Amino acid sequence: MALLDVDDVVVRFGGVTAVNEASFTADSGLITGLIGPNGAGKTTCFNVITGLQKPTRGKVTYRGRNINHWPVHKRAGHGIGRTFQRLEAFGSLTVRDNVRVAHDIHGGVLSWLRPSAANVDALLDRVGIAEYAGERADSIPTGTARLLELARCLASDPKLLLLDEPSSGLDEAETDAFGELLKDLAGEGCAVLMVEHDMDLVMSVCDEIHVLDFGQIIASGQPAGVRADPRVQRAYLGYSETDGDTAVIEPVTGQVAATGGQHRAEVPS
Ligand SMILES: Nc1ncnc2c1ncn2[C@@H]1O[C@H](COP(=O)(O)OP(=O)(O)OP(=O)(O)O)[C@@H](O)[C@H]1O
Repeated sequence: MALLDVDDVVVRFGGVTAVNEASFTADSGLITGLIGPNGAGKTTCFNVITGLQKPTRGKVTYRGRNINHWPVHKRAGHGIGRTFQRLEAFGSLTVRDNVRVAHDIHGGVLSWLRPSAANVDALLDRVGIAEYAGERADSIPTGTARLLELARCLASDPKLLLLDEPSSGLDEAETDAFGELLKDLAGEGCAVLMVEHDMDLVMSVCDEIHVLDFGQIIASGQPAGVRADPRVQRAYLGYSETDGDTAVIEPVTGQVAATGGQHRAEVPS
């Protein structure tokens, strides 16, 4: 059984079906991508897994236990860590203190008995932002702030790491280093589940990819197979290579676009 099993999850917001019978897994030692056009339901899936959003239907199983009724803090305490699309650091604290707060909260009462400085500095070094340790979090570049988010998350020693668009704001070299870091984390046994629009990164680091479109999983598998899947090409481009050059294809699902204005991202290549 996989570490995380999302089973037949449905989330409705009034008349909008944000997630529609989605089933997928993420497992220890693997990097799993959750991709899809804007409004496809990716963040809502993350919210269901972390407990911020109650599913209308379906089940989330973590380490073999149904966690549907677990509150957010209990999930976090059991090793489900998450970064957000919107940066959530304490702007008036230094980069180091941001990570120290996360580290000490995770350690609970015992954290007062053991010094956190060495661990915190090691984490900053690991994600590549040690040089910013003494800077206020609201003064650092966006890409650096994303890495700070990751360091804060890693301070809680997650077994399942959910990353929401972690590479946005990173330059090419930073993205390459970030990809290597993800592989290292997975190599240490962490389960990484990543929502990401940078298809080069997704295709190069993911072991498995699930593609959401209009709330439904339309394809799952290894990167090469997903990239070649006509349903994925239609979801991203509106047409597939197998349809011929001039074909104009209707959206993959018959459902009305949930956002009323879906962005079609570049096809995975
Ligand atoms: N709290 C909410 N109330 C109503 N509708 C919502 C709510 N949260 C999300 N939605 C809608 O659900 C759908 C899925 O949104 P979601 O943010 O999960 O998509 P996404 O794939 O993460 O998009 P993006 O890539 O733009 O972040 C969208 O139509 C969105 O407008």
